[in-house]
Amino acid sequence: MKTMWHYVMKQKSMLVLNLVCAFGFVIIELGLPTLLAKMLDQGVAKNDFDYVKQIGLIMIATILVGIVLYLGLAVVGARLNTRLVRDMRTDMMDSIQDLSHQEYEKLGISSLITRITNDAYQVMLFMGMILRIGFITPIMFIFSLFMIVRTSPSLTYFVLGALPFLLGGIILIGKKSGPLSSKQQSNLDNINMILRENLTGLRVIRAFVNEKFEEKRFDKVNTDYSESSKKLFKLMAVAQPAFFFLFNIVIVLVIWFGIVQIDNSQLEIGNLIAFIEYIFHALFSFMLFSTVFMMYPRAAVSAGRIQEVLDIEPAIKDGTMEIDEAATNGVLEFNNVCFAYPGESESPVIRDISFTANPGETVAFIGSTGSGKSTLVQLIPRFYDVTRGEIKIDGFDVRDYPLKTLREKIGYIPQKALLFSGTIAENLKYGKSDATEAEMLEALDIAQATEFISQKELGLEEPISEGGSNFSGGQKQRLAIARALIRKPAIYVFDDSFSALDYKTDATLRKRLKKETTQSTVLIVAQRVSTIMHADKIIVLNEGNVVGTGTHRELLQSCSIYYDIASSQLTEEELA
Ligand SMILES: Nc1ncnc2c1ncn2[C@@H]1O[C@H](COP(=O)(O)OP(=O)(O)OP(=O)(O)O)[C@@H](O)[C@H]1O
Repeated sequence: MKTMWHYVMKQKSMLVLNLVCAFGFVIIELGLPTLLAKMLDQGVAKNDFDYVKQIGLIMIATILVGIVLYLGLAVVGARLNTRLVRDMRTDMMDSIQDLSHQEYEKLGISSLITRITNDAYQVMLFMGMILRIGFITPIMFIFSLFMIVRTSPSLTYFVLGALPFLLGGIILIGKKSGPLSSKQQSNLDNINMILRENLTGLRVIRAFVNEKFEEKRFDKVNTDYSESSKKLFKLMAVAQPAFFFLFNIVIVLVIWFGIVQIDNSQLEIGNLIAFIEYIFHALFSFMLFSTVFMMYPRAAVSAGRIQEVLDIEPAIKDGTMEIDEAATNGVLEFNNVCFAYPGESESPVIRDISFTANPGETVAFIGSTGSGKSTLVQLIPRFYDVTRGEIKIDGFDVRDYPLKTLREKIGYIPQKALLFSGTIAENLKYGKSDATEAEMLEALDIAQATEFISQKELGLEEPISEGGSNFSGGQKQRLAIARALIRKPAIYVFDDSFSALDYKTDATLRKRLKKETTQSTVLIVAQRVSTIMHADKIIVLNEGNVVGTGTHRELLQSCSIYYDIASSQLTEEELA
């Protein structure tokens, strides 16, 4: 409720307008039966047709005002509701942008997607109800009850007698629907997860002819979701017939005893008709309001899931030190760095690593798969923070840098080249928003991408599909390299970024890079010895430990692990 209230209070003027429309509508709705009773008892019964006409005109005017106010209520409510859900989604998106990888992994990407889409939608449905009927119904109920008591105190007991049953039912449904809603939303997370995996991994599924297996996996989560939904809908479905059953009993009793009172001249027929109308309004508003209550647990679960995202304190916090960017040039130091992934603290992935990389130098990392190479370079832009030790850039701990300043210094090219839907130019501008066409063409030239882009009909304006699926792996890697080159950072981090290139392109690209990066610090993670053999310093990793440091030549002599890797890839002459 705190979440919803926070967003509603941001739109105070709309809220007041909503309340005015609701209040006006109630007065009109309840005014009509009162006018009708007057028309029947004082006009029709006494054959005073002027009075009937007069009341009739007032009734028409009342209806017209009622329609305008009801329309106003619908328009204001819809505007207010869409605005508050828009704000909620924007805040969640802002919050998600600040999350560290640790939190992404904890919540799960699919769950985050469900929260920002379906959970926000559930809250929107609930708020829509509150704004449309949540305001009208309590006012309507209180006014109707007042009119009921005023019209016939003795018949009021039948209405009051029905209320405890209604109240009990609402509480029962509210209690049961909370856990069911929670289950339903987490089942929806699972559906999204399987769906996401299936859609992104379609080629693997087809290659392994695993469509049936995946269908079964999806069928299971889909059935779980429909089971939890079925239980919830059943619960809601029972509520309405039960209410109408109760409502009809009350009406029958009121008509029965009302006729007796008319017979005894204790009640007039117009008043009985108005009384029935008031009962309808009173009980119907009560029932509508109870629907709001019944929907509340579900919306509360969704709002709680949204609040959970908004409340997360990112583990990676912005540094506050003011750093003169002009005075920095990219000296990178690792001092006794240790790192363990959160939750797996017993087994560090990086163990006590120290090295220095200076501008103009290329430092390469090689080692078996899982030896910690990618983890190590991800510590530099602070995707994770070191568990022990420190990483310094130009003498300052990376944790002291404002994240923006730190990350702007680094051109990071991830292991899996990721492009965004848009055009080639838009993707390059991701590296530098004000990049000129000449800068883009130069970056593409260095990244050896000119040739394949010149073959594209639209050149820089060639569209890139979702995830870059209309480009080959090697083309994507070259575009990702160009995207980093364009910002001319102080430190380049190539995380196995040449793996999809053929040997010739790999060699030409590195030659061009060498010329381009004379003032920058270059870190290269690679599996291929040929990619890194000309590096100024090669660091060999094994199970998170440095087992060798030196040039290619030095390591062939001094590091057996490096020799084994090199001898499995190079010819005898190359090794000699
Ligand atoms: N997000 C993560 N959470 C927990 N453990 C992880 C995570 N990412 C990697 N690891 C573990 O950390 C270790 C090092 O992984 P890393 O990706 O750094 O290795 P790598 O040397 O780059 O491997 P490769 O050459 O295959 O890319 C592995 O044992 C891996 O299982």
